[in-house]
Amino acid sequence: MIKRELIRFMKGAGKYIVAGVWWQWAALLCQIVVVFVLAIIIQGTWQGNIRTEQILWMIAVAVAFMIAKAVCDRLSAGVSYQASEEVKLRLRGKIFEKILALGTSYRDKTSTAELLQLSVEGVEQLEIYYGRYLPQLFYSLLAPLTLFVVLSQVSLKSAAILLVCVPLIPISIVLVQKIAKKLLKKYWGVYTQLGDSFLENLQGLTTLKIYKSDGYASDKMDREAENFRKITMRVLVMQLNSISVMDIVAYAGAGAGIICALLQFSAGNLQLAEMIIIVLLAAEFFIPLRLLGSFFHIAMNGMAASDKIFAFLKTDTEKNCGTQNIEGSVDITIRNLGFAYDKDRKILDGVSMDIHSGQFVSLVGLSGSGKSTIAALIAGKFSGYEGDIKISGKDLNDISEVSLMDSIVTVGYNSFIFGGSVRENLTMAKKDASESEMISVLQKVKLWDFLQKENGLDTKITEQGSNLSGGQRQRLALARALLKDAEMYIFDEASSNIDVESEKVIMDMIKNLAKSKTVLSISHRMANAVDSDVIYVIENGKIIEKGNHLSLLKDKGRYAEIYTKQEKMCAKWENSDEKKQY
Ligand SMILES: Nc1ncnc2c1ncn2[C@@H]1O[C@H](COP(=O)(O)OP(=O)(O)OP(=O)(O)O)[C@@H](O)[C@H]1O
Repeated sequence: MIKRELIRFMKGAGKYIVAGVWWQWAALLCQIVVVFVLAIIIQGTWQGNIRTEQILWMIAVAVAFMIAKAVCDRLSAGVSYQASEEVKLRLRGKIFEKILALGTSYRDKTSTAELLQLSVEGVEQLEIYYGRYLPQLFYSLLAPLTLFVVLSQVSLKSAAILLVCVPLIPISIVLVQKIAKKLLKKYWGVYTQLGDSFLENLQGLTTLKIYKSDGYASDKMDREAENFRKITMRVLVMQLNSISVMDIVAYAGAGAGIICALLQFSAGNLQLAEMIIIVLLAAEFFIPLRLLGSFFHIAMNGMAASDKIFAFLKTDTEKNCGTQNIEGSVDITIRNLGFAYDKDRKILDGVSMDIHSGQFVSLVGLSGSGKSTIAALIAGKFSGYEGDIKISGKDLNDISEVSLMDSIVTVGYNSFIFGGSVRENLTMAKKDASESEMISVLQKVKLWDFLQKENGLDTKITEQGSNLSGGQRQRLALARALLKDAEMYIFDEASSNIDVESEKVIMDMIKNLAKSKTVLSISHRMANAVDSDVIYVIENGKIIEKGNHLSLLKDKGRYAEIYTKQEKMCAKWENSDEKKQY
């Protein structure tokens, strides 16, 4: 009924939970006083031995305690809210810290949709666990004992019957918990799966429409939504059944205590006031546990979500947590680098490379040969590699993530452009960038002429830069990277899949940048590497050739073979009728 992991997480919220229980208990004491006062008034009126002013005085006392009870209830609700707020804040903070610690690799551990669902709704569900369920659990232990102590002074027999029936409710809760745990685990699995599909289909809606697969995706989502509806109904049925069982136990228990009191009253062993006290307080024995049962079901949902949250928080950060900084220009030395995403498939094997500042270094190879993996390892995205990666003489693992991000910028083939303005997209690379600095980088990537005709730096950019062409998007991403003024740039297919003009602008920019910075240009097009000082050719995770364009052509190896093939294909295209029409 209590999850140790969640209790350990409580820390600062503990004081609020204790306060919540205390105020609930104080409210119960007020209620007991009210019931006693009312019972005395009824008995006095029945027997005619109480004066009107005494009745009025007692009613005033009862009202005062009723107000006090309402205040206590209000305070209890207030501190419960504070308890849950504290924990929600802590939990969301931890999730956020974990995402930051995982950095860009967080998507390898969990999907964006699942993370969103857990940190928003999953954490929200825990509000009931901390704010309601936990205080109610402790109060449910305290309330029947308090009532037993009070009612045993009135009728030991009735109080004992009531107390004996009370444990039946927690027993039913524990029995239900076994079924509920399995069911809720499944529920969260189905729920997050639905979230994943929804987000993926939404993001890929255009592609789905182009391939006329939106109907298929919609049917698949319908099936998943139907599964979710079914599992939700099963959860609700389970909760309703369990609440019905608890109601039966609560009413039967209270009824047994009341019948016992009535029998004692009719036998003359109890006075009218004593019988009324038992009748009015019998239900109070069960109400706290009955309420606990209701909270329990919602809390169970939170507990199931917490399993996923804690599993995420426990994932290996697998990243360097070094503290050293990269100072000055960046020189990369890679020796015998080996890496595998999955144990049984080696992606990189014995890779050695040198990338020096002021040199234009290219890494070329066919698709899937391991180029992007090398780039990701240099940028500190993954750890768990074999061999050495040294940055300006320092081991990559000893360098802090902040310093790494400051010094190395990766520009991929579809860099993310944010909705907003050109200015907003640029200032995220350099907060205090002046207008002239921004215009200068936009001129370098030949985007300024176009933007000037629009609204300059305030040109509106729609979500993911969808109102720009592929080439313009890539050039804006390049301008943003240039503004960052990092020491090393990795261009991973940065000029792929875009118009010839943009490709030329980007390649010229890269070559120019290589004169003053450390540049690694990754491409599967050998033509992009022709002007490089050093070209590394990778195949199946191994560097098979190294040299410059001319030396590699002379060697007549793999580079020469692929280069010649690609050139022939280009020439064929240049002379083709389609090109002429185009
Ligand atoms: N996150 C990942 N998890 C598992 N395997 C991966 C992951 N990323 C890449 N791989 C695998 O690693 C191999 C090398 O991929 P990588 O992206 O490094 O190749 P590449 O040379 O950059 O290819 P391309 O030119 O097509 O981008 C591929 O076989 C790929 O399937």
